[in-house]
Amino acid sequence: MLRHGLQVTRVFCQTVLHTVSARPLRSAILRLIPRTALLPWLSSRAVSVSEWPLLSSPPRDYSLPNPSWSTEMRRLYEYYDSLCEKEMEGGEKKPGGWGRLPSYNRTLKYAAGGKCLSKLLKEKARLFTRNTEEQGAAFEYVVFMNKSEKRCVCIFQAGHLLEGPPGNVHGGAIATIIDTSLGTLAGYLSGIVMTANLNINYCSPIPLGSVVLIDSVLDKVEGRKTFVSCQVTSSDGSKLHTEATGNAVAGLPIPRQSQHATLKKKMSNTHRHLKHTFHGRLNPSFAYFKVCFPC
Ligand SMILES: CCCCCCCCCC(=O)SCCNC(=O)CCNC(=O)[C@H](O)C(C)(C)COP(=O)(O)OP(=O)(O)OC[C@H]1O[C@@H](n2cnc3c(N)ncnc32)[C@H](O)[C@@H]1OP(=O)(O)O
Repeated sequence: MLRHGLQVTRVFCQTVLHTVSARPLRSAILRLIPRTALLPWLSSRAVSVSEWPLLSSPPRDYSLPNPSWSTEMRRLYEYYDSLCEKEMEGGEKKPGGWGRLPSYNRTLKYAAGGKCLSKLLKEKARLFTRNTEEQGAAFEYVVFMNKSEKRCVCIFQAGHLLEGPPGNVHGGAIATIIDTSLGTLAGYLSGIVMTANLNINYCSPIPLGSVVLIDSVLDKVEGRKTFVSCQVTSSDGSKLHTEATGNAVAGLPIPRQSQHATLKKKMSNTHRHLKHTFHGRLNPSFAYFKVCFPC
């Protein structure tokens, strides 16, 4: 009965909030409806949560330690995390230090793209590498960025769903985490990018369940192209598993004149959502989106 009531309330709220666009009226409605009735819906919508001061909470950060992390994964996390902390001693951030990047946030589901998906499906979109609910089953990783060295290190623990050859990680899964690491570095340095080219040499298999380091560096920037490369090694650095080079092209392809107005509107919506979600405090992993939208 209670569940049915909540469902009815949820559908009602969705209908009202989707149709009522005027902000003052929308805020008034939000104040009138009991907060608990909206919890299930709000929990999946960071944008609306921000309009509700008491319920405001940061989106889930998948790059923080969880019980599935092995001792080695935690050890490496703590090592790089301690480098970040040392740099922040005295309340000031010294240049040249490391910083942990929080996981990608789907606030950008409102950006251009996903044209063929219904709005409902778009809202459910998740970053490919973060799409498994079971902790430790697939990609467990965290990225630490060193901006002054133009380098990032990704600590990656490969879960049992990533099996390719028996007992080892699938080459496509390795390519995915490499693309993510290189894309994150290129995006951090050059603004929003698309991987244009990725070359991978698989040198030795990565055992399932093991922890590896993906050390990515900037090679050069030429116009819109950012050339990056990485090495995937065992956690102690003694064994080379994979090496790769990539070329990421900054900026979105320039839309044709007829598409320009629609894209511009979408982008302005995205900026509005970002502003309301984070109250203008964009974290490093979002900062690049500010710069790069072409309109
Ligand atoms: C915190 C967030 C973390 C998120 C991490 C996730 C990272 C995931 C990264 C990805 O997986 S991206 C998805 C896979 N990539 C794609 O789907 C890209 C598909 N390709 C495109 O969209 C376009 O081809 C592209 C944007 C890459 C380039 O199109 P443009 O029309 O903007 O560029 P244009 O063709 O004018 O070329 C610009 C330059 O790039 C070069 N270029 C383009 N495609 C290339 C290619 N394939 N290989 C090498 N170079 C290429 C091209 O030669 C040229 O060089 P020059 O300036 O020197 O003339």
